[in-house]
Amino acid sequence: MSGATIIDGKAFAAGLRARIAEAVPAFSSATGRVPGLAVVLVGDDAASAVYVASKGKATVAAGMASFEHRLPADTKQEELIALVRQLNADESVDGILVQLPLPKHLDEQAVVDAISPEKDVDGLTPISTGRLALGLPGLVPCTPLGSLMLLKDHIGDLSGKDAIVIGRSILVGKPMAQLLLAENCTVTIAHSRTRDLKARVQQADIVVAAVGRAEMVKGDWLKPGAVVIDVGINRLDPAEGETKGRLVGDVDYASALELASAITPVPGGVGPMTIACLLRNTLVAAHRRAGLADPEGL
Ligand SMILES: Nc1nc(=O)c2c([nH]1)NC[C@@H]1CN(c3ccc(C(=O)N[C@@H](CCC(=O)O)C(=O)O)cc3)C=[N+]21
Repeated sequence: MSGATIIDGKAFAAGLRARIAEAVPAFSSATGRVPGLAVVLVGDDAASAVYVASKGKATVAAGMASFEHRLPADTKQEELIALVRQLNADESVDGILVQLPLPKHLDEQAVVDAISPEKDVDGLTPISTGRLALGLPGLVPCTPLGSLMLLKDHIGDLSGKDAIVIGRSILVGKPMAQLLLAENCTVTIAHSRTRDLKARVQQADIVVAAVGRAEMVKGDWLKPGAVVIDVGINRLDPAEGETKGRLVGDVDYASALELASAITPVPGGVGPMTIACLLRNTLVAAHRRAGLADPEGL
């Protein structure tokens, strides 16, 4: 018997996107233009192309301008940085996202560092990561921001909760830990060298799994009543008769339902929140660049 609540990220994200769309007209009447998001995709990875297309669709649906730049896989570092600089200088662009990972011959950090911090809607530049660590206002990476929104919506005050973040990536694990710390959680950051992960997960009221390994976190590791945020999006090898493999998270969902009090599903959990938060960050960046107060309630 499982009484776990399924946290509906898809529905929450739809609501957030509707609130963003409602806030766009006020920005437009104040500035005479719409917020703009530029997405840069290098190479022809099929999954990346799908994400970029859905980001573009969501951007336009929210009443914003979407600028897509697709570059060939053999694009040179200087060419990519030149494009980023051009987007930095473009007044109609408020947010710049360079889809990661980049092809191996490109220096990801150097490319990200070229993004103007005021347009850094992915929250990856040293200025953004530094401001988050310092507790100063800035732009926060979309996946952790969306995960935190779901946690606060479900739990309310997070103060004093024991949280474990499994994974220490720049895009998810580290900023997630910072956000939880800022909410007064006691935060453990676990990673591939962590000893006895199960015992540490068993202590946690909040578990954020962001390791990128299919169904790695088992349900019987959980403390009864734990709230689980599953950031993983792993496509299993296609089974007999299927063209696409099944999408699963980093948590063994079926067994987690037994002990968790709430859990985000994959798909339909954190993924849709990432895209909604990208629009949120673009709208916020647009307001700040225009010298306007941050939009309320986002
Ligand atoms: N600079 C950068 N920033 C990113 O934020 C970034 C990136 N690079 N590279 C790739 C990953 C991946 N990513 C996803 C966003 C939404 C879904 C999403 O909406 N997923 C749906 C289902 C997707 C499906 O069915 O394939 C869901 O979970 O319900 C997934 C993945 C953002 N990423």
